[in-house]
Amino acid sequence: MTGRSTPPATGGARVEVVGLSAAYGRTPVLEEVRLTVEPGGWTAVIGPNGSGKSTLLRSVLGFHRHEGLVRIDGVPTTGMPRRERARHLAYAPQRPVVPDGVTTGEYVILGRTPHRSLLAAPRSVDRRVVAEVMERLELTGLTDRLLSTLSGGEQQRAVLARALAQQPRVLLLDEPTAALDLGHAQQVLDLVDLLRRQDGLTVLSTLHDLSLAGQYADRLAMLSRGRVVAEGRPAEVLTAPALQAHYGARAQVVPGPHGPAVLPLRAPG
Ligand SMILES: Nc1ncnc2c1ncn2[C@@H]1O[C@H](COP(=O)(O)OP(=O)(O)OP(=O)(O)O)[C@@H](O)[C@H]1O
Repeated sequence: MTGRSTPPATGGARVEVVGLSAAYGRTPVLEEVRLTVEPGGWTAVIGPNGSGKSTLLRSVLGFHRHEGLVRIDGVPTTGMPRRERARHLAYAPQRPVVPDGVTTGEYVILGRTPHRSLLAAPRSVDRRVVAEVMERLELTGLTDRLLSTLSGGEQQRAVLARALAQQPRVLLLDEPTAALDLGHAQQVLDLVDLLRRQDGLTVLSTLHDLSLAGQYADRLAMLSRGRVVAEGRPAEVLTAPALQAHYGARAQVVPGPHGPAVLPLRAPG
């Protein structure tokens, strides 16, 4: 044990967002957002560009000033020490800062920071967790490569690996598939889904790809201009009228065995 005051909690945590409002300067970006993710649940926040999805995730993390409450298993995160928060929540940002001169292995092991003393060398458990996560994300062969030399999709998998190495109770993913080809997108989402089922990990993600959102998340929250305009099971939220109203999109929603997929339709004529 490494200077930890409480043993790590296991399994996913309940995340509650209550009346969350946020702004950039005087411009409101989120208004009275309310949502709950049950332990082991996966809620994908969807919505058109600029609707506030990333700001919502960053507010839940405490990276962006906001009004309202975020509770993890009933405990408000306001005033929670950063290190304790990091033992509950891990975050994979949409646009990660890629440090110069750092190898992929060194980067991923940073995910273990909340679990060990600041200056101590990584322990065998840290190395084992990192090795397992890197293996599952097909990153083992890239361990000694400089992170800055990885392709966009490889970097995105390294960012996810770092978040998973944190062994969080809640995983916050901002556009985890944005730079990934179809196969790697499915691989990453399958892994997140597996961890959710095996360990009860709670997931709150943004996802632009509505077909992936509809098939992987068990709940969707649709944001439009900073407000939740629909929330529920994917088939309830992904409807052609809602896509028309909030995205200005023509689309057909196709039911599937694991949830709906969205087929964009070109303009007639
Ligand atoms: N640092 C900032 N300063 C000022 N405005 C910002 C800043 N960051 C974001 N915004 C604005 O806040 C709004 C919400 O941005 P946010 O990135 O949360 O949206 P999003 O739904 O994640 O968008 P996208 O789908 O394009 O990634 C947008 O209008 C954006 O221009």
